[in-house]
Amino acid sequence: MKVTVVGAGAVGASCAEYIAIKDFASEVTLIDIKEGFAEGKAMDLMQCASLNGFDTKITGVTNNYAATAGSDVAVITSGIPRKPGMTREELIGINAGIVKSVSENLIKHSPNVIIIVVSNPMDTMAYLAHKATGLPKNRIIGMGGALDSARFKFRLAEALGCPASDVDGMVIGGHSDTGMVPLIGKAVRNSVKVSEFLSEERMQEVVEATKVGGATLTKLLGTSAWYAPGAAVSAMVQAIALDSKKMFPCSALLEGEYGLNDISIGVPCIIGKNGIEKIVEIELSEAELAKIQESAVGVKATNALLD
Ligand SMILES: NC(=O)c1ccc[n+]([C@@H]2O[C@H](COP(=O)([O-])OP(=O)(O)OC[C@H]3O[C@@H](n4cnc5c(N)ncnc54)[C@H](O)[C@@H]3O)[C@@H](O)[C@H]2O)c1
Ligand SMILES: O=C(O)C[C@H](O)C(=O)O
Repeated sequence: MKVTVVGAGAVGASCAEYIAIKDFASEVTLIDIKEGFAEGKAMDLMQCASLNGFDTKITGVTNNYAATAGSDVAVITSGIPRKPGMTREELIGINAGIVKSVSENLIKHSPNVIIIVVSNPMDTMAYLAHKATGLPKNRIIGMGGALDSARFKFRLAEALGCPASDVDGMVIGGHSDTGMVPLIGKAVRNSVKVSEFLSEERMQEVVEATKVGGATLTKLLGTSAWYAPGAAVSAMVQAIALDSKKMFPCSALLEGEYGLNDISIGVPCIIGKNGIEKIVEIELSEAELAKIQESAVGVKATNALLD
């Protein structure tokens, strides 16, 4: 499998590193507009091959899409990250133009590619990639929910005083500080609902900490996070490569699911060799359904800025 990662910055390089370490792809091409940057990152990563024991070939190019030809999967991380105090939505002015031109360039050289959109504001950028490319809806996947769910599990494990491997939980809705919907009522520790262990107040703290997970890290780091975002993308690329039919919450183009239309927003999806193989409609409580619909209003307001 050939994977292109557009943007060799913090998240792009982290994606390439995790994909290589897991050793399921034959080739990763990093591409960036900054002269020599992707070449440098690729060389540095390739010098890890003998140390970390992978055979994936990582190459880097400066803005030459011919080198991305024949990609099975392309990950779009190009664009600016937010600074402390900003929202993801504030990035739209610069990132929309970048994501549009990158998506168009990718499909010129890789007509069968599956695109994973990471650049923020991610749900709107995934929607824009659909509009710019006209690709079938299974082939454009927004990454946000996999990361948000990992952060939810981290916060749950912290509250429960247990390892993250003991807990399961999912975050749906928009990938934004206010729009995320951590499904706390469905979260479990070894199949026992977390409400059996945590007070209502503690569960609400977990929900709130999850929703501002990206903002918390941005404040600490001075820019947004990259390790968990890279790991989340690599897990999704792996599910495509291995056709594993794993379920991730992903930003998918909806046509009536959850009562929503003409929007890309986080919902549970089965990921396999065709990208989004199925959008799963889980039963939501009235409160959960109201939250995802409210979240959709926010995403649509950001989408409207594209016009
Ligand atoms: N969806 C998520 O869960 C998630 C998680 C983390 C970061 N992000 C987003 O990912 C994006 C990248 O974040 P980062 O921390 O890697 O930023 P970064 O600044 O470290 O890297 C971005 C890279 O994109 C490159 N770039 C800019 N325009 C380009 C173009 N037209 N073609 C190719 N490359 C181009 C830049 O030169 C830079 O190297 C941001 O928008 C950030 O908000 C999303
Ligand atoms: O928080 C951000 O701006 C980056 C990303 O969306 C994240 O959740 O880490």
